[in-house]
Amino acid sequence: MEKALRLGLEDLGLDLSEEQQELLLQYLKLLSRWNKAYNLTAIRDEAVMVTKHLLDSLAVLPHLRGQRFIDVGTGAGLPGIPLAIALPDKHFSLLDSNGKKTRFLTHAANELSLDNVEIVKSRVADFVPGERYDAVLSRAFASLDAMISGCEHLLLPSGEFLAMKGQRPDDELERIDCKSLPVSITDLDVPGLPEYRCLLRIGPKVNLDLQ
Ligand SMILES: C[S@@+](CC[C@H](N)C(=O)[O-])C[C@H]1O[C@@H](n2cnc3c(N)ncnc32)[C@H](O)[C@@H]1O
Repeated sequence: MEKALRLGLEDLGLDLSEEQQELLLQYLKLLSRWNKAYNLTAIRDEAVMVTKHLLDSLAVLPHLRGQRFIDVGTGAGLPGIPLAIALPDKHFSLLDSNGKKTRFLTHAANELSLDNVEIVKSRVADFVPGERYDAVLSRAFASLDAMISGCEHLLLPSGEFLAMKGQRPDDELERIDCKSLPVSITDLDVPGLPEYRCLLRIGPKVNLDLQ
């Protein structure tokens, strides 16, 4: 697993310290252990988790702008935990409504001493942040229009949505007002993963009155 992670990080062009790589693997160990009782992820093989959880999450890293991020519907902490380990100077709030998942996340953040992580147990619509975010991140959370309408209140005016998708969501894009919300799609290459991945960047909102 150490080697697969190291080679994958090299392929992604990410230079993480030995300590960060160790933390990523410790996170997978915790996830595997808790998964037996809590059913947190359908993937049970740790080697597969390196690709489908760690490298898949970290493929987004070069596309982050800003300091404060919220991962909505984070589940077992994906993509939030790997990104928080890789970017210790940036803040990550990890939000999920499922208590089993947030209990695991609280434990993992304590065990790994992740000072830049806040765990939020809430439905997204009910969460009122003390400070808004530069970006809302999501993987396997909701359709694009549902994510935008449900999470708008979390973003700064300059903020944006970054949605990870396993296929180009052409039908979902048709339901978005692309005039006031610029959209770009970037194909992602996840080392060792033959499946298609892309990242949708949506926003920041264009003020049409000023044009
Ligand atoms: C399919 S899982 C994806 C988990 C993780 N992002 C991943 O890619 O492995 C979706 C998660 O969103 C959470 N969720 C769904 N609707 C939500 C809502 N309205 N507010 C907060 N969490 C929600 C669920 O509890 C679940 O953990």
